Amino acid sequence: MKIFTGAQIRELDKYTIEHEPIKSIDLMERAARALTRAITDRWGNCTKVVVFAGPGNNGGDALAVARMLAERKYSVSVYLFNISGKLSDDCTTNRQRLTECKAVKEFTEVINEFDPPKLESGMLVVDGLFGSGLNKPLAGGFASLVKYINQSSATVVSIDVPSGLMTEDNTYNVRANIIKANVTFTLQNKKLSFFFPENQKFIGELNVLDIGLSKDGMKSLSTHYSVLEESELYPRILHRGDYSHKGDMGHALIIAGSYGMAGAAILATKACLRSGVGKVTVCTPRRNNDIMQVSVPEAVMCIDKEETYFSEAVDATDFDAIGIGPGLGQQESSAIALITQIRRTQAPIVIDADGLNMLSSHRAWLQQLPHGIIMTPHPKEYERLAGNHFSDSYERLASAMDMAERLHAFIILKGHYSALCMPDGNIVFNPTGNAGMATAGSGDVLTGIITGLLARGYKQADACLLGMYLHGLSGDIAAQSLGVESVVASDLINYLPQAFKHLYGIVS
Ligand SMILES: NC(=O)C1=CN([C@@H]2O[C@H](COP(=O)(O)OP(=O)(O)OC[C@H]3O[C@@H](n4cnc5c(N)ncnc54)[C@H](OP(=O)(O)O)[C@@H]3O)[C@@H](O)[C@H]2O)[C@@H](O)CC1
Ligand SMILES: Nc1ncnc2c1ncn2[C@@H]1O[C@H](COP(=O)(O)OP(=O)(O)O)[C@@H](O)[C@H]1O
Ligand SMILES: [K+]
Repeated sequence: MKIFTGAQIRELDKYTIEHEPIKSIDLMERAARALTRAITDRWGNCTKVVVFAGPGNNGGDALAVARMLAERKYSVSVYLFNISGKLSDDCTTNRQRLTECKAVKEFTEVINEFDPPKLESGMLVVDGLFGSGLNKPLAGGFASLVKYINQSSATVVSIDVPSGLMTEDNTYNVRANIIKANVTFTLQNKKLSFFFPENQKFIGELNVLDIGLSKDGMKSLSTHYSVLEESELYPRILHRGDYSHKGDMGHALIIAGSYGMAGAAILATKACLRSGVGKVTVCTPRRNNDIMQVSVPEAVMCIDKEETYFSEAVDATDFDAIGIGPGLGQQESSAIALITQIRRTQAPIVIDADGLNMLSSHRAWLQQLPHGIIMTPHPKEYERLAGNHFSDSYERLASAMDMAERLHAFIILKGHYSALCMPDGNIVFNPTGNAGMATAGSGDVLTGIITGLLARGYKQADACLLGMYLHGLSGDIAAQSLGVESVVASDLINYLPQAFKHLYGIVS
């Protein structure tokens, strides 16, 4: 599913109006009907409703919703903010329609002075001040109104976007001046800023309403941002032939686990083995040998000469993919071994955790990474890698997108919506996964899965997309069965077969 920018939403709006064809005001009426239905489905007509409408089309939507609610016997008070004396055409038409509607009892057009109504618990505030056309942070009277609404105990429903929130970049926004909605009914598509954790407190519960914007228009608009859809994975899936031999299914190398962190190596190796690969070799310090042999009997051991840490690059000629980093520690000799390993390896590589931390301490090495390298940082690891602190997720994502392009790398910025930044500048958000996965070792499992898929024969982009999706899906199945509080990283491996079965079952 594509994610459109504010400018593209306007383009799409225009395209729909020209090609459906439909009049702009009728498109607004359609949006308002969808919004009204969503509201009336949840709140009965004994709920007192206060509607705040802005001067643009978001305000136009709000006025139309107010009229429709009043016609359905809701008690509605409407405030239209026309401070600059300039309303959009469709907002003007809806003001006219509202004033002609006998069911509307209270309508105030605010031109300068504004005496705010009492907002109480049990009331419903419809926030239609600003939507996708907001072009600067809210200030002055609008900022005061937002604060007034936010401190009230009324329930707040935002139309399209919580007023004050930009659809993309909120780096320089004033967060105190953004509506904190209980529910946001967004029109047609999720906006980019909805994918960032720090914005969730503004959005509340998110619902997407289909308002019938042109499907052709959406198809023809190219975007950098999208949300992965399961169906996009189907054509990418490789099938295991009946006559497959383990030699055809790939040989993966996992380099992980300093002494005391053998668990990271175990998780990554087990996850790798469960991802369809023919054989897995694991390189780990001498003292981890016994625990590895007992925990993962299927793996072949390649023991480092050091007792407690990774010190020597492995001859990588026979491997189809390498995953390096989980629990590796950050000894200086491990860092030298890491870069030596990377220089010596022809096969695709996944770098995670301490592998990334060691690169962060030797940032000049980033330039030496081979094209197509996969890195899987969580936000803190990414900040170390970039050598920069970012004030919000948008800034961080923009930096990761830039780094992916510069280094020709695949960077998975992990989080609730992990974002795959591709070398071609595209960004794909993963929709699977849940808060149950916020538990130590979850990332090690992802490294194992992606390494396994690469060795199994998937190209980098496919391995990343499929890997993120399966990892999250396994987490979702685990959470369904165990509850989010009790999921641990091993569960992500235990439920991985069900995630594979789900996806491969649909395709075969
Ligand atoms: N395709 C769709 O999805 C459809 C979308 N529809 C709806 O349209 C909405 C988008 O409408 P929109 O483009 O008119 O923009 P909107 O958010 O109302 O704001 C623009 C107004 O705000 C003003 N303004 C901006 N920033 C400001 C600030 N900080 N402080 C003060 N003023 C500020 C700006 O003034 P300007 O600065 O340009 O002079 C202008 O007057 C969208 O969210 C959805 O609800 C549906 O009706 C149908 C289909
Ligand atoms: N709240 C969440 N919702 C969805 N996925 C999550 C959530 N928290 C963590 N995850 C996933 O779990 C993994 C955690 O990785 P990471 O932070 O590297 O953990 P660790 O270092 O403990 O292995 C990532 O793939 C991330 O996307
Ligand atoms: K709004």
